[in-house]
Amino acid sequence: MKKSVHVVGAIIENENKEIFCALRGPEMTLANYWEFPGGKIEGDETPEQALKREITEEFDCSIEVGEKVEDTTYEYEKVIVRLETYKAKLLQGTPIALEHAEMKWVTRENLSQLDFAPADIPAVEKIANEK
Ligand SMILES: Nc1nc2c([nH]c(=O)n2[C@H]2C[C@H](O)[C@@H](COP(=O)(O)OP(=O)(O)OP(=O)(O)O)O2)c(=O)[nH]1
Repeated sequence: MKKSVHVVGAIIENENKEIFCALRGPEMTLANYWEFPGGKIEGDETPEQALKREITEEFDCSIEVGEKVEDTTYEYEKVIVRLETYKAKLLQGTPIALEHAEMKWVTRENLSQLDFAPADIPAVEKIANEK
């Protein structure tokens, strides 16, 4: 049976209404895909707790978590990923990519030009069409 993972991703927006996007490195699974930063929920964490922990670990900054955007399950070749995405805002610090190959702030209209992980596509479309 395929492994199932429950993952949370942060759709962080800045004051210019740009969205924070992160590029997975060549050594990571789903290499070279763009994603909303986050990761797996551990133990009895809430999605919000997991998101805050992951963003601190991966980008050395803190966020506040807002409304849920999407809840999508995508079956990859080796794993089934349930991805919940939440809106977020930076609280403290400037993101530094400690684990990712690249990061950037992207306008809504340019979001769909990035090669996002397949599980992210419904959230990307929703956000791109928002305003
Ligand atoms: N963080 C994040 N992960 C995503 C997104 N879309 C998507 O399919 N994923 C997948 C990639 C990974 O298989 C899993 C997230 O795990 P993780 O961020 O803890 O990554 P990891 O590299 O430590 O995990 P892994 O090597 O064990 O797969 O979900 C997304 O937007 N954000």
